[in-house]
Amino acid sequence: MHGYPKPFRVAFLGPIGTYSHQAAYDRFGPCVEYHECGTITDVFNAVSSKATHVGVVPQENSIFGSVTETYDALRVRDVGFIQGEVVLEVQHCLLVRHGVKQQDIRTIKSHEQALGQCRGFIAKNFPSASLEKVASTAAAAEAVLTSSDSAAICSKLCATVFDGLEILFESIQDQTSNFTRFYVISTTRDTELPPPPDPIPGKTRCLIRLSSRTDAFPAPAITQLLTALAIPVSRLDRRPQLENTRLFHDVYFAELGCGESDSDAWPADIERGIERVRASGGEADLLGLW
Ligand SMILES: O=C(O)C(=O)Cc1ccccc1
Repeated sequence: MHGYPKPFRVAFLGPIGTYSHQAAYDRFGPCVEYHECGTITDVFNAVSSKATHVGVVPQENSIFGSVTETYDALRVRDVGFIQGEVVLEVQHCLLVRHGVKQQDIRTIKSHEQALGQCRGFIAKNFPSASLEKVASTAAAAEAVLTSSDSAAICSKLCATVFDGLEILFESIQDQTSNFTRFYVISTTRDTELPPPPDPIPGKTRCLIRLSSRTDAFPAPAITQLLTALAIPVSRLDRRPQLENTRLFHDVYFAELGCGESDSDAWPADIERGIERVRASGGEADLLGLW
């Protein structure tokens, strides 16, 4: 842990009251120092600049899908190393300043993920409200403290964190069952983490970033890169490549998993798969193993 300030520091998308904060607390508990960030990108920056040992970022939601800002950050070289995941149940509420009534509401504020997870509720109950994306659900709760015509979609906890808010509706997401998965990222693969509350022996998941090499001609298709990898992929995401020398040249994120009994051989299997992708005209980088 050389080069890091003590004690163990954890960056999360703030302010206190976000789902990211709840996920970080579930994983790291009361004995670490928490560092609030204004955006998901700031969480990545806190980790890569070594201001914190780790960061907790939302990665996917069971209703609304991938968290674009997280995958955009993962496009960048040396962005950090995923060392774990946290799954959190998410039940959204609609909160207003004390005394604000349903008929007063003109604007609904939240993180774009939360607005997306509650589309049905908004269309049914507030068909003409404007939707305002803000950096986080708790930032939305804080913002409506001073508004007489807006509401925030956020967790019930925000009614306790921010004095002066009341809950108008509970469990407003489009499916009763709603879960968000978070990645725990550290600066390097070697950063030592406190043990999780329910440790499992070995590592059974990994994330690999894949793209065709810009000088490879003809450029191998993603299907060719996955064939070369030759390890089953459980999840695949795609974002435009930043150094875009070819039109619509994308970068892919492949998540792979193995059974607990195969976890000893797993890191070496992955390394061999990555070498095969490189030999077939692709770029491949291991972004996490947990
Ligand atoms: O804004 C938050 O509270 C976050 O942590 C991002 C998010 C938003 C909605 C569902 C899950 C995570």
